[in-house]
Amino acid sequence: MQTTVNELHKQQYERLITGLISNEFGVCDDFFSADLIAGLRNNLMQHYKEGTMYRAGIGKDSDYTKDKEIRRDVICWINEKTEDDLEKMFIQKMNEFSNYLNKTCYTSINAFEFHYAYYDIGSFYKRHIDQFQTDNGRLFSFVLYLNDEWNTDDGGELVLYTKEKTETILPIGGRVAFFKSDVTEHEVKVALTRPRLSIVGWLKNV
Ligand SMILES: O=C(O)CCC(=O)C(=O)O
Ligand SMILES: [Fe+2]
Repeated sequence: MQTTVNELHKQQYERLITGLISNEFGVCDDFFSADLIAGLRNNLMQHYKEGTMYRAGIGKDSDYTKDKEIRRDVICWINEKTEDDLEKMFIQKMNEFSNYLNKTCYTSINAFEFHYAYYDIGSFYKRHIDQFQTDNGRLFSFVLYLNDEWNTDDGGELVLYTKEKTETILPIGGRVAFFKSDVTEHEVKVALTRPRLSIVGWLKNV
């Protein structure tokens, strides 16, 4: 059932969509309340401390040694049917945003996947696109930053290489970056002073 979208959410979705259409990427600050961001950050740190985060590969049949030169983050997938109240709120809004996109932009999103990502000091993700060569299911990339008071000295910028320009985005807590998974090349610069925390995911057609 499609319920009505509240005005603030609508403005946030429109900001992301307008950015994507005019600049190849959208950015929206304060996408979630500071409390929810702090709670999700806490969840991520809990996973990290419990040792449930692991190194992700870069393709379907990945080579660990090679991958380490390309990305150094560790991840933990979020279960779509999570019992965690904070993750439920996150998933609910992602559902709403996906429906909004399908309705207003005639996209064909019918699935999504999200993981927590922890970039320790010295970690990075070299320039890449998110869609796999063998699987074109990933339509849109969505990154939500969970960092507390991040600034330029901390490094860890997301760099987007669009056709027009190179754009640098600081991973400030509550900020969302949104772009197409099949075309927009991007990279994560080295986290310099402290771990860089986020939720990364893809809106998909499967
Ligand atoms: O964390 C970011 O800013 C981007 C992460 C990314 O590019 C990825 O996980 O594919
Ligand atoms: Fe990426």
